[in-house]
Amino acid sequence: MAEDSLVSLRDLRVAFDGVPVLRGIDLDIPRGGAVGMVGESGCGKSVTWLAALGLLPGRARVTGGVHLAGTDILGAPPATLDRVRGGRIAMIFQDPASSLNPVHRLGAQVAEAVRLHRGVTGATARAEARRLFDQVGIPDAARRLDAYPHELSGGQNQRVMIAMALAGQPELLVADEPTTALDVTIQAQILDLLNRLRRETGMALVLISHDLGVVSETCEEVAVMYAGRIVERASAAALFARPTHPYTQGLLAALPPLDGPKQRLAAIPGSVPDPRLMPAGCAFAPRCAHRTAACGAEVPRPVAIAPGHSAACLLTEAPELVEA
Ligand SMILES: Nc1ncnc2c1ncn2[C@@H]1O[C@H](COP(=O)(O)OP(=O)(O)OP(=O)(O)O)[C@@H](O)[C@H]1O
Repeated sequence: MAEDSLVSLRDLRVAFDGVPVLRGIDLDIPRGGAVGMVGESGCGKSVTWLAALGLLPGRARVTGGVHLAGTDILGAPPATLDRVRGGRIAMIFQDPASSLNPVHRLGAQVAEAVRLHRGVTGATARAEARRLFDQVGIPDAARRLDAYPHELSGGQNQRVMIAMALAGQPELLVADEPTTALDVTIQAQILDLLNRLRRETGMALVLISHDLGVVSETCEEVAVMYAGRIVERASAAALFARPTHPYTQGLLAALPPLDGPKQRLAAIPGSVPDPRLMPAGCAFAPRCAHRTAACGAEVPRPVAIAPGHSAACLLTEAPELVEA
């Protein structure tokens, strides 16, 4: 485990009904750092963190290691996992409406999260809920504490979810497509908020998104996932300067230009393989313009390209052996 790691995942694997969907994830989240996880739908981004937090259904078989500050939390008793979840690590999802209780006032829901994680009740919990509403930029917080979820917009409800996540003063916030359901202006505001909260609280952030643009604006580090594996890992800057895995190159080519006329995007042909029909060798090979015969036979291992930059592609050149 890297010395400054807050969370480290080691050979994390998940199978549903005997079908592997996560096929060996190694990832370190540094304290206070921001790591983006990107890839098309079905690559295993959500399952990675649901598994790490013990949130998958019982029929999921999870193996490997999940360490929080050096302690194995996957093998921990349920009471420990409960303390970690929502406390040291919190997770927010795409659709706040489905996570908020429609029949309870928002302030009461946030105050309940405060009570659960900090053991304070009554007026103290409500005052803390009010402070959290202010911290996440909900205007007119005193009045909004008494509102119901349907009375607020999607963006405001996502702020409430973030307030609830902050109630446990987490060291890591995992945000799973937190802006996908929101329109572009609101999306940018929520990303700004997450950045500001990172600076203010020192918490680390994992941002899950299918959008490489969203991830690279918010995170210093990016892990690109494909078919249950990390295929490229780099700083956001290095990923744009030297995208190495053909899948990353494809995701970049599909990004809309920052300015200029809208043009037809170069989408990657084909689709993510069904986990039940996973091809042998490199899972991306059937969609890859550069594939060779070896790609259909051999599973590529991550190769260091530069410090902190690795890619799992048989065609990756490794000009020199450098410590990743
Ligand atoms: N509860 C479940 N039962 C069976 N299969 C599942 C379950 N949850 C996820 N999967 C499968 O695991 C694989 C990875 O799914 P996951 O949701 O992690 O992908 P993702 O990259 O997060 O995509 P999305 O952005 O659509 O959530 C997919 O093939 C999915 O169908």
